[in-house]
Amino acid sequence: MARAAVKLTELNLPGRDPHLPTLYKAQSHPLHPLKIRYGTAYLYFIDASTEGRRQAAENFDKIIFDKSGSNEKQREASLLQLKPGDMLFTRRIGDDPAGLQDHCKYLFLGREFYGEEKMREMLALQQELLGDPNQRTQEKPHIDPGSGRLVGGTAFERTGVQGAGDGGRTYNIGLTVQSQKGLWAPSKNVKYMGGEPTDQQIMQQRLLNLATEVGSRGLKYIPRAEEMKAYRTMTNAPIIGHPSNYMFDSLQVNVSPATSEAELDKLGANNMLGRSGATHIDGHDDPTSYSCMLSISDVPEEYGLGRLHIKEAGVYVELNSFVVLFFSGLDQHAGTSHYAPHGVELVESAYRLNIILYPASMVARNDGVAPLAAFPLPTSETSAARPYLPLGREIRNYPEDRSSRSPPNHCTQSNFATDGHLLMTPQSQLNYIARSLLQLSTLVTSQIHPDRQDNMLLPSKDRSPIALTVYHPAGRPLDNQPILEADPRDEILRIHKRRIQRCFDHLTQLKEMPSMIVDPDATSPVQGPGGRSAAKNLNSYKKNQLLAVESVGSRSQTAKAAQRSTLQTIKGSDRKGKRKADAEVPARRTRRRTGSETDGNGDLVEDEDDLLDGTFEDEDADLEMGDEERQKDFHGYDEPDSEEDAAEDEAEPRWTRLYSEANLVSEAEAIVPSMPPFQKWPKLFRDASLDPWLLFHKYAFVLQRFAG
Ligand SMILES: O=C(O)CCC(=O)C(=O)O
Ligand SMILES: [Fe+2]
Repeated sequence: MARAAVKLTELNLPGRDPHLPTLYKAQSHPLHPLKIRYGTAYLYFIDASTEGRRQAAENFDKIIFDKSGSNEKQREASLLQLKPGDMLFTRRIGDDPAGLQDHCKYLFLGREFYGEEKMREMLALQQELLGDPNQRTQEKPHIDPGSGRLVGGTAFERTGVQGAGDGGRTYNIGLTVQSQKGLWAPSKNVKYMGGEPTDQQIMQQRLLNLATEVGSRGLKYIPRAEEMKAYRTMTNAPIIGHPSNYMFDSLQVNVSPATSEAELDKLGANNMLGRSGATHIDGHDDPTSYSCMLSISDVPEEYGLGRLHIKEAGVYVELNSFVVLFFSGLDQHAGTSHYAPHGVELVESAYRLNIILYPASMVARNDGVAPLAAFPLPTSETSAARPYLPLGREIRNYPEDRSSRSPPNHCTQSNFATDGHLLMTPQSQLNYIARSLLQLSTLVTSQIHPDRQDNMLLPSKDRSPIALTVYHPAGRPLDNQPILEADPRDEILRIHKRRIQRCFDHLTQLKEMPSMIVDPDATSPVQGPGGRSAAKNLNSYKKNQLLAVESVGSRSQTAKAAQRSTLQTIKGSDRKGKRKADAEVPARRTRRRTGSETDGNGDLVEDEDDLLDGTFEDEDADLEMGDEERQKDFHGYDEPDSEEDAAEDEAEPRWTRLYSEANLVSEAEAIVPSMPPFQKWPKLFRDASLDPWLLFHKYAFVLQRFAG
């Protein structure tokens, strides 16, 4: 029997901006879990057609987004206040009226959902981070000239934790994205310097563990959230914090003092939350996941509560302690400060404390570059752009050579091997590193001549080894593994493809459909190591694939000159020749950052057409000395030399065959013709002990058995 339609009653919201969607109350919505039935389910309709999206974008721009003023004022404007237990759904026009296809946009869980014990832990954490009320001041900590120690601000800030580059009081202690390098890595606050854990590290670890546990627990109320588990296992996305976490990669602590009602809200100011306090989207967020905001402020009861507003739906939440809100950072949102109402004293100890857990798209997809471990430095300038895996004596571990040449001694970049223990459980760190080593081994062995690989029965004949990690049941003997007929990743990719489509439909302000890491339905899915290359792109290269490897060293003048000269050797040595060479490769260049834009509301900082430059802390700005110089070089290298060149850059990228294959390491060579995938693997691991060639695989596989 077909399910009955969910009964919808239009909300009476007089004076509400007509460009906001009409909201309905949904009675007994099937996706609003029983446990939180005392909250309310709300719903609005979206039109997911192309014309509908266009219309939604037009409407969106007309919404007057005024988050200023008291909570009373928000109610007068008929914005909807979400309360604990509330869930807001969107429904595509034409979807099943029984509600099973509805999409959860927001979920607000209050203290009721976490029980006394978790509440106590959260409040203890709040006190630990904010510290003794008598030592708090409204300003950031400063160095006391007498003692030379940090005083004021909050306890967490006094540990010396480093803030975002914009001067605001936001602190990232998870993974961060460095977009110019296409790199994601443990944040600069996650750096092991040897010795005993510091106060900062102890506090961070506790915070990370508890916040990701609380956030992950809430996800079970969100329909289909669990799809991300299998997907992220398949992509080998690392897990930070609590072992139950399968969505959150980055954790930001937002610290801001209360203001007085007489003052305009200052949350977006540089000494407050900077970018995070202004109207924004979090452009690095994964569109198929949720952000989670945990609010654990400490302000006197008579204060007005700060809020988080979400523009598109015309909703907000008041940030009493304790708030757990799930939403997408790709919907425009903005916070406001707690405030002392007229006639109430503003005390220095009154603080807003928000912890935001973000799902990073690059991490969920395991895309871009992750620093796995410290590695040997190039020995000369000219080797800076080396397109190979350098095995110097540093990695051979000669007994006499465990000295300052050791890679960890010179690597300032936080990475998973050296610093991962500050972020991950032993199990998560082992999982991530063991699987990444398997992938690395696949990359190396897949470059061996295909005929020879046949003799060697290498698993690199197939795609990435991640399937093993998905499929291999823990504790089962290696020689008793199931023979797989199909690549188990295909099904996971198909589910994810549907998920992307659905999430895109419900994120009406997203400009482009998010892409897949690999399309499971693409014809002839020939794949290279890591499973990235589609057959159609064989032998064709984007120009930027020819450019320097994005390492610090590769941005030196020497590397630049070396690469220019290579290009010129290939295509003749004059300028014309160079331009001709350029014309035969796609000429898309890195778009320059446009910086913040301001709209009529005064504080809009939008980044939505530049998804790589969103709110995740961008660490490039404060890398070690000298990097800025190199950075300039790097950009200079890829910048137009003349107006003529600039005009070329506007053109659509063209895919073309590049030079002769002999000039380049052809991607085709790295791609092994497909063969029936998994049949030989169990035998392979049985044989491994007999064959020194396969020793590494065996070793890595044994690591796998300990991994989950
Ligand atoms: O603290 C807040 O008001 C929310 C901040 C936010 O959205 C962010 O940090 O990305
Ligand atoms: Fe945000």
